[in-house]
Amino acid sequence: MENTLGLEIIEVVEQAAIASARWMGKGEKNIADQVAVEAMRERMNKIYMRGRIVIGEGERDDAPMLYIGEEVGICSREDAKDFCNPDELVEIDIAVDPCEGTNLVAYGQPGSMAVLAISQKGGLFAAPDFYMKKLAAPPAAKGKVDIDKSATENLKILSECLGRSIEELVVVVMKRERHNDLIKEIREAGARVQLISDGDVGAAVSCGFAGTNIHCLMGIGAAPEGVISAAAMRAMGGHFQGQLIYDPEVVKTGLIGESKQANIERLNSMNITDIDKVYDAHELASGETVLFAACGITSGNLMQGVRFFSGGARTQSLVISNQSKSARFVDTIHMSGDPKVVQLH
Ligand SMILES: O=C(COP(=O)(O)O)[C@@H](O)[C@H](O)[C@H](O)[C@H](O)COP(=O)(O)O
Ligand SMILES: [Mn+2]
Ligand SMILES: [Mn+2]
Repeated sequence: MENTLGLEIIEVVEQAAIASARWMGKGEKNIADQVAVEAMRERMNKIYMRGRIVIGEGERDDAPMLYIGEEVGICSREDAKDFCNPDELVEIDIAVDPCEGTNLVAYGQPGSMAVLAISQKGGLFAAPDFYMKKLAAPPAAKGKVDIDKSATENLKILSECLGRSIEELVVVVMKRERHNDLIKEIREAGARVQLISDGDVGAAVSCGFAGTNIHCLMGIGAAPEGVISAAAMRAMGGHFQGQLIYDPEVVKTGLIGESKQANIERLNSMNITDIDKVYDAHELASGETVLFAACGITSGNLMQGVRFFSGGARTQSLVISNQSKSARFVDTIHMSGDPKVVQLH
């Protein structure tokens, strides 16, 4: 999978990031999102593959592009056998977030990215548009920290695993009312908290790399983003656990319906009956091969954002593969027209 799709998926996230970055700082989050969706879809549909979107644009709204269930890639066509080879005809599942951190783009804030994950058919959990409690940590803490333990306990474990004091740990938490107690507990335990307004995929993946000064992600974000984060952590051997959250009283923001009972019924109708199950990265991204690709829109911990110059743009992307056991940072100069300058720095 990596051999056939590797370079192509980099271009998919690059094109989405470039399109969205043109709207950086314009205060237009919907446009920044929409252009990323269009660019991602257009480039995806030029790939010789047979893909199906399992996580995409909202399951509730009638999204016209990259909607859940949409078939993408040249080899999804009915007559594909005439021009696609057997490798390209293998069905694959794709989770996308063409603009992860639309607010960050709209307000020129760090940490937004175009992102996707790919696996064999059935290899990615088709997470509903619900919330997810998440715990991400570095590879050294994999299987040792536990989402069922308190933040205080997990910080002690993390401190032992990483060989640093709790005071030296930084925990990312989304700045939401629902996290007030969690933030207090983390601070009382002695760790430092980095609050983010949006973009918990970048925060989760940052935990996988030493040197980002982020050691843990705790708290509740969106479930689809949880699966994409899990794919990255599965591919690189980091710790990720997620648990669906369906109680509106707990989340205090509006992604899910106001009736807890109706939310449970909705989960059941999606064949999710063990509603309190804790999923680990291997369950959220269970396929034999898992590929994660992201391209910075605005600069963040992991990647630089898109930088435009007179003859084009420069991007930085990250591809993580469990097949080749690699985390590949790709730096690309995109030339447009007949540039007079090709900017190196
Ligand atoms: O910040 C986020 C927004 O994603 P996007 O809409 O693609 O720009 C995600 O990273 C979060 O995981 C999540 O969507 C968020 O926590 C849910 O929203 P909220 O109800 O405001 O907490
Ligand atoms: Mn997102
Ligand atoms: Mn998005």
